[in-house]
Amino acid sequence: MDTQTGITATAPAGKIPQPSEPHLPDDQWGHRAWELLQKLRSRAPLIQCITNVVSMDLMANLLLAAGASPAMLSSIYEISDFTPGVDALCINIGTLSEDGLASMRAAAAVAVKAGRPWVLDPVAVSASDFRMEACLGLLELRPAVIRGNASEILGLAAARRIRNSKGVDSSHQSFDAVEAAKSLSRSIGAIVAVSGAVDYITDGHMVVGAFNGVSMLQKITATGCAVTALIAAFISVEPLRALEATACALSIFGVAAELGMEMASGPASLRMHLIDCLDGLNEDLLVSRMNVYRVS
Ligand SMILES: Nc1ncnc2c1ncn2[C@@H]1O[C@H](COP(=O)(O)OP(=O)(O)OP(=O)(O)O)[C@@H](O)[C@H]1O
Ligand SMILES: Cc1ncsc1CCO
Ligand SMILES: [Mg+2]
Repeated sequence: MDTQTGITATAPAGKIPQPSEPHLPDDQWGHRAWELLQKLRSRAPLIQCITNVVSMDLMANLLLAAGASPAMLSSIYEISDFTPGVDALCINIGTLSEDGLASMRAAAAVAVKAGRPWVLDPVAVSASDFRMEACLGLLELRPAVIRGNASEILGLAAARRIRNSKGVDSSHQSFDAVEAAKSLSRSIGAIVAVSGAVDYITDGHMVVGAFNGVSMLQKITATGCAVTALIAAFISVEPLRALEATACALSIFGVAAELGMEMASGPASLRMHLIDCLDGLNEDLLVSRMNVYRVS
C-alpha cells in the first residue's frame, strides 16, 4: 500500500490470456472509425493524462480536437478524488521523476480498481535503468494498451536496455518490432501498438497495419505522446474492442496529418493544421482516406 495515498496496487498481471477480438473485414475500417469518432464527439470522455511537460499542450489540444475532455492532473494528493471518475487514463514517462512515478503507479492502480482503462507510453524506456524499472513495474498494473515507437517496444519486450537507443526517437523501423509487440502483448495481456511509417497494432495473435500519416510528424515533438492519449480516448468509448479502437485512433490521427500536410509549409504549420483537420474531420474524408488492414 502507498503510505501517502492509502492506495493498494493490484496483483501482478503475469501471463494473461488475451482473447482475440473478432476480425473486422478490411473494407469496414473507415465506417468503424467514423462510428467511434462520432461516439467520442457525443460523449466527450474525460481523459486524465499524467504526461511529460513537452507533450502537454499538443496532447490536450488534440484530445479537444477529437472531441474528448483532457485533464492533465498529476499530483498524488488528487488521485483518490479524481481518477475514479475519469473515463480513461494516459500515462507517459517522457520526463520521469520519482514523484511522477509515484503518481503514475497510484493512478493506474485506482483506474484499474474503478474499471477504467489506462494506456502506457514507455518513452525512451531503454535510456536508463530508472525508466526500464518504472515501466516494468507499471506493466504489472495492467495497461489496456501500450503504444511506443519501434525502439521502445523492442526494449520493453526484451525487458532490457537495447543498444543504439537514441533517447526519445526511434532508431528502428516499426516493422522490426512486430514480433516483439506480439510477444509483449501476449505476456501482458494488453494491446500493443508500434508507431512509425506504418503503425502496427496487435492483440498478440493478429496484426493490423495502419498506413495513414506523413513523415513530417517526426519533426513535431510529442506527436507519438499525443496519439497515445487519443488511443486512451478511443478505448474509453469502446473498451471491449481495444484493438479496433487503437487502430482507429492511430489511423484517424494519420488522416488528419495527411489533410493538414496539404496546407502546411513545415512542421510548425503542420502542427496547427493537424489540430484543425482533426477537429473538422467528416465522414467522407475519413472513409475515403483511411488505409487500415490486417497484415497477419
Ligand atoms: N515515416 C512516417 N511516415 C508517416 N507517419 C509517421 C512516420 N513516422 C512516424 N509517423 C507517425 O507519427 C506519429 C508519431 O509516431 P512516432 O513513432 O514518431 O512516435 P514517438 O517516437 O513516440 O514520438 P514522440 O516521442 O515525439 O511523441 C504516429 O502517428 C506515426 O504514425
Ligand atoms: C523531447 C522529449 N524529451 C522527453 S519527452 C519528449 C517528448 C517526445 O517524446
Ligand atoms: Mg514517444
